[in-house]
Amino acid sequence: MIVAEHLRKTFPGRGKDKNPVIAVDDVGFTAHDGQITGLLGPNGAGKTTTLRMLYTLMAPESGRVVVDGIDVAADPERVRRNLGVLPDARGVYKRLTARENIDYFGELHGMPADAIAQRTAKLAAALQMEDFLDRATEGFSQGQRTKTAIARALIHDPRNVILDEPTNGLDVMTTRGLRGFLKELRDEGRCVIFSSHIMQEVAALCDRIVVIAHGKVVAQGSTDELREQAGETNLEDAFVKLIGSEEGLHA
Ligand SMILES: Nc1ncnc2c1ncn2[C@@H]1O[C@H](COP(=O)(O)OP(=O)(O)OP(=O)(O)O)[C@@H](O)[C@H]1O
Repeated sequence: MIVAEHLRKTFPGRGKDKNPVIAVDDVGFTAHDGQITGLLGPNGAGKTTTLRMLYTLMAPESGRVVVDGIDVAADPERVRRNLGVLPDARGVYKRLTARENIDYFGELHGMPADAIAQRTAKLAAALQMEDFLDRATEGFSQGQRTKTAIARALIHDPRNVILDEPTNGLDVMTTRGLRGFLKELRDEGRCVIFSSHIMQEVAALCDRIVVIAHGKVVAQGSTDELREQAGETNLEDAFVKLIGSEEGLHA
C-alpha cells in the first residue's frame, strides 16, 4: 500500500521567467493493495513529479510518502526493495540484450541466477517478449523498450508497482496485452499505480482514479464516484468538468 500525504514540490524558475514552478501542491491519496490506482491529468499537471516522490527519486519539499507502513524518508533502501518502477525515461542499456538488461537488475537485487531465469521466463511470456528477448536492445521499437523496462522493474517480484505512462507510444494490441498484464498484477494482490493523460485508459483499467490538474488533486474515487462528484452522468463530461479542459480525452 502506498500513501501520499500533502506532497508539495516547487522548482526554481529558469530562463526569462524567474517565477518558481509549483509542480505538486498538496497532493494526497492512498493506493491500496489489490487495486490499480490511476493518476490522470493533462500535460504538466504534476503526475511525473508526484510519482518521482513516491519512488524515492525526489524528496518532497513537504509532506510524506509511506510504503507498506515505512516512511520513505526514514528508510528509502527498504522501500526500494519492495518497489518496481517504470520511470518516464525508460533508459535500457542498448549494448545489452533485453534478457541481459533484466538479468542485470536481478543481480543488483541480489537474486540467484536460477530465480532470475525463472522470473524472466514468466515475465517474458506475460509481456509477449519471447521474439526479441535475446536481441540487443539497440534499434528496439518503443513498445519493445517499454516491455524490457517493465520486465526489468518487476524482476524482483515487488509488492508495489509504479509505472509512468506505461502505454505511451504503444500500439493497440500491445496496449491490450499490457492492460491484461496490469490486471494480473492487481489480481495477485499487488498495489499498482500508473499515470496517464488519457481518460479512456484509466477508466478501462483503474479501480480508483486520482485526477490531478495544476499540481492539485481535483477529485478522486471510482469512475462512478467521479461522475457523482462532477454531477455528470457521462464520464467524459465529468472529466472535462473536473479538469477544466478537454485535454487528454482523445487517445
Ligand atoms: N526538474 C524540473 N525543473 C523545472 N520544472 C519542472 C521540473 N520537473 C517538472 N517541472 C515542471 O513541473 C510541472 C509538472 O511537471 P510533470 O512532469 O510532473 O507533469 P506531468 O503531469 O507528468 O506532465 P506530462 O503528462 O506532460 O508528462 C510542469 O510545469 C513542469 O514543467
